[in-house]
Amino acid sequence: MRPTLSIPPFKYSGEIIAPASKSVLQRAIAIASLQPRKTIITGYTPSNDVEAALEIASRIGASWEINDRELQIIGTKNVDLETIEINCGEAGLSTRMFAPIVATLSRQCSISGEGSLLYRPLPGIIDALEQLGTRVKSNNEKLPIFTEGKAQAQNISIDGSHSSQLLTGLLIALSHQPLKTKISVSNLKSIPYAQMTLDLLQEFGIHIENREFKEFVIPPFNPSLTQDIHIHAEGDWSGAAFHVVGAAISGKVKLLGLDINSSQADMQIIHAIDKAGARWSWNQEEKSITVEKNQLNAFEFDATHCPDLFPPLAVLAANCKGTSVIHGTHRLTHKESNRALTIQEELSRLDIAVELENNTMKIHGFPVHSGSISSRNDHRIAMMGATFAAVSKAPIIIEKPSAVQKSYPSFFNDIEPMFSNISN
Ligand SMILES: O=C(O)C1=C[C@@H](OP(=O)(O)O)[C@@H](O)[C@H](O)C1
Ligand SMILES: C=C(OP(=O)(O)O)C(=O)O
Repeated sequence: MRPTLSIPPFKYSGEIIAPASKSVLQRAIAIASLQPRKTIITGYTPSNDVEAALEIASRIGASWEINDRELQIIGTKNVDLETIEINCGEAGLSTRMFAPIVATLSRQCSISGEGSLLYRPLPGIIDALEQLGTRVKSNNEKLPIFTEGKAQAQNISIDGSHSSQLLTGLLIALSHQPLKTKISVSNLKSIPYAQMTLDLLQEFGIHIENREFKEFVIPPFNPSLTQDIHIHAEGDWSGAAFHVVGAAISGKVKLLGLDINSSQADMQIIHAIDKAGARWSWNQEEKSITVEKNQLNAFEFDATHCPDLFPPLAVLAANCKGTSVIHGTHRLTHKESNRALTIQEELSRLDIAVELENNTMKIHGFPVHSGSISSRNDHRIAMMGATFAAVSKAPIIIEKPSAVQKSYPSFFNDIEPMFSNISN
């Protein structure tokens, strides 16, 4: 992809099929790799994070093949490795999820990553791995991480205030061990993501007792289950959130492939556009959601447990009458960029004022004419910039647009058919 991409003014119209959720796919790949049976995952679409998870699955010893939108994985049995090296690409989830998994499979582990992931602190991982009995070296709590000594299944306590992703990894790792264990978690954030992990483990026949997201009781693994598992990777509400907002501010769109009963945190985007006054409807027969433009007014929203919604919420807020207030900015410091600051600085290039105070972002609605946005190699910032072109008078230039490969490689292709509809 070129270093910049010019998105002409356009208006949302027609239909888009949502890509698969990378959160669902990375989890399903991790669990399937640890199961001595075949898992068939439908709805597959590629992205860099998911491909990093597949590469790690191969390192663990799982085999897999992709036919069109179907991914089949044959997992491993009794893995006992001397050493393993994994590269998590730029995926925060794969790093925090696979770290405890590989530590239970191998006496020595080397965990590395690329790009923005090298700058993201991973608080809690080292302490958790040490609690499980490994010796850990890291680059000041960042990648690369090296472990020595196989992690042993035992009860563990973690701090959940920075991220839910380590909990996801521990739930998956410990539920594939022969002993009953317990995880205690304090101050868990991104709670729906932990629920998604529990739901997926349940689909594999693993029931974890959840005591109000503070304590999780994990049964010993039952390796005698051999029946094939069928999983559907539902459409991604996180990527679709940009289209939901794009339609709410400019026109109308029908989105297919999403589940209105999803456990995905970012389905909350519907409540946000609803609060702002947009029109939307769900068609149960077709399983589609249609979102339509309306007069939009400032809204207040708490995104503490759905932090990835900040970039699309920023577009929504900038197009509402009045000042919108979004809570939960503390959750954004260690994403692919320092996202609250990135949103503030990049929106100032479009003359949109964003105030950051304590844990809150305030955005003043203001018409957008034209301008440039740098993704800073953060996929959600690239998509945020492009969505502004749905209301701009002249093109929006996206610097470093290839960031979208991380979660939604077809994002620009999906909006391109609308470019002949000039918005204003
Ligand atoms: O488990 C997941 O799939 C994710 C959890 C969230 O991270 P945190 O738990 O670190 O907030 C989210 O921001 C990330 O994009 C995906
Ligand atoms: C923060 C994100 O993902 P991860 O932490 O898995 O890299 C994201 O997709 O916005």
